[in-house]
Amino acid sequence: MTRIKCCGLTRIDDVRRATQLGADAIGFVMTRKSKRFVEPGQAARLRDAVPPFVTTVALVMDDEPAFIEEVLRVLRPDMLQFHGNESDDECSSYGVRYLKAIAMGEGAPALARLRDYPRAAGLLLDGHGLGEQGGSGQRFDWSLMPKDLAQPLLLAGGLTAENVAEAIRIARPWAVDVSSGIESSPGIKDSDKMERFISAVRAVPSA
Ligand SMILES: O=C(O)c1ccccc1NCC(=O)[C@H](O)[C@H](O)COP(=O)(O)O
Repeated sequence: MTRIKCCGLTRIDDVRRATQLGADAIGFVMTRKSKRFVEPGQAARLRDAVPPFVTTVALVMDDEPAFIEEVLRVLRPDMLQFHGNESDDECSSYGVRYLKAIAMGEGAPALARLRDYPRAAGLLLDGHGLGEQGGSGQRFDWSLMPKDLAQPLLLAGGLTAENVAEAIRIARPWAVDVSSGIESSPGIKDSDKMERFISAVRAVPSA
């Protein structure tokens, strides 16, 4: 079964809908560099609508350690997700399990960076280029998804209800991560798109 992480939620009704539909993880974008940014206090209120056994993830991007500590104190997420130039040492320094996003925008050269995060609980391969932001709806060549890494891999970037089954068939990820593909505008999730996306993932037979 392919796990599903819905990212960039900003509204309580979207959190409820995504988890009712069966999302396995919910991501809150904490970095102020994003259009989907939520304040730590607001993210904590959204977190309170997440039922047990659904993972909460706080996304940061080259943010100050003091801000990340504040996020951990106020939101108490299950995991951190790093989207910038943070090293494995930095990502590991908070005592919380972490995911590292790898920008796959330039294709094969990005694969070398996958080896730089031995302590990551998982690696999120995203479609944007190095130095660009995630959540942009850009996909990458799914056939580049490595099959020989010990860590679980999350596939992200430009996934929609229409293409996610093919993406899973080609990339065979542990999980898929979606943001703009289930939105009507940045940070505003669309109930129908969420339902169609999650149904499309669930309809893919297990490998
Ligand atoms: O979502 C943002 O605005 C954002 C800003 C800065 C860094 C990362 C950001 N989002 C990360 C994600 O939500 C993932 O990259 C997402 O799974 C892929 O996004 P999309 O291509 O829109 O599905």
